[in-house]
Amino acid sequence: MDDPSRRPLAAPDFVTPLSAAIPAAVQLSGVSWAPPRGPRILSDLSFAVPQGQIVAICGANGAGKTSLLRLIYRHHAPQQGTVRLLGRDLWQMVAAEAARQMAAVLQEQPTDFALTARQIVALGRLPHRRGWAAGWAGPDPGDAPLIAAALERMDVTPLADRAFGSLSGGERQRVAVARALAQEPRVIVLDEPTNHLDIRHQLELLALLRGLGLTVIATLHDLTLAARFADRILVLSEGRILADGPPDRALSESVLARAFRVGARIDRSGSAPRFSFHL
Ligand SMILES: Nc1ncnc2c1ncn2[C@@H]1O[C@H](COP(=O)(O)OP(=O)(O)OP(=O)(O)O)[C@@H](O)[C@H]1O
Repeated sequence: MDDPSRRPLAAPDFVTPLSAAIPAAVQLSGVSWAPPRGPRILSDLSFAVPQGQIVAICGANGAGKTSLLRLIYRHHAPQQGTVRLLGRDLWQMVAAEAARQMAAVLQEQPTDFALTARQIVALGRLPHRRGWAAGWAGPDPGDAPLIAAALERMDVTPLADRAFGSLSGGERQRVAVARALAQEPRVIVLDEPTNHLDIRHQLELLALLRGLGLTVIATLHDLTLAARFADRILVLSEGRILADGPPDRALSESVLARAFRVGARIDRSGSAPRFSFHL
């Protein structure tokens, strides 16, 4: 039954109408998900992300942000509904095909700590290689310029020959983004990409992501960064969409109060909103 308290506070009516000729980068229709034998975590999510849009997913701990990303990058299959990538059902695509279109930068980073940063970035080329599932024979020499460019773009060229496991958390994060860039995706999803980064690298990463011309979907805890960086913000609460809209609408005091169960004040007198919270 329709529960008015569950309706999104900000309707996504600002979204550019999707043309039938240009499929959404990512489209969820009636998607629900629960872990095996567990309670439902995500309920009846429907939204479409037009190509080139920058979307931040915000919400309290446990709201379902990472679970939603896992559905988008084909880690979890929905129990109900469909997830489409560039117009095609994600689960009708083979994994390599999906990986040629979409890269993910996750909180759990590559565990092969013995590989060098350059080798980690080279893994981004794997979906583009023939017979990738059969095993990886090593980087293709033809990919070297692309890998070098990705390292350079993330400011990690001096670290290229260091073991990944010897890098700091922020350096590893930048290498993980370089790997995603080397993948040459059309859609990039990132789980808390600014974790571990200092302020300069946070701002640089978000500016870089904006400048790629790709569709970007990222979870972000920092609401100020989300408001500055995203075209659109989805606020999740208990596995449902509480608000969906441009930052100044989706991040309203009433939405934040409901999503985070705190009192919220927003000062919009400056160039960027300033958020303050109280219990
Ligand atoms: N595989 C799983 N098995 C059981 N419970 C799970 C599983 N995956 C997620 N959950 C639960 O689903 C809920 C949402 O988790 P999720 O990681 O998506 O939240 P989140 O919004 O990303 O939280 P955070 O801000 O803390 O990272 C949590 O209560 C989590 O414990």
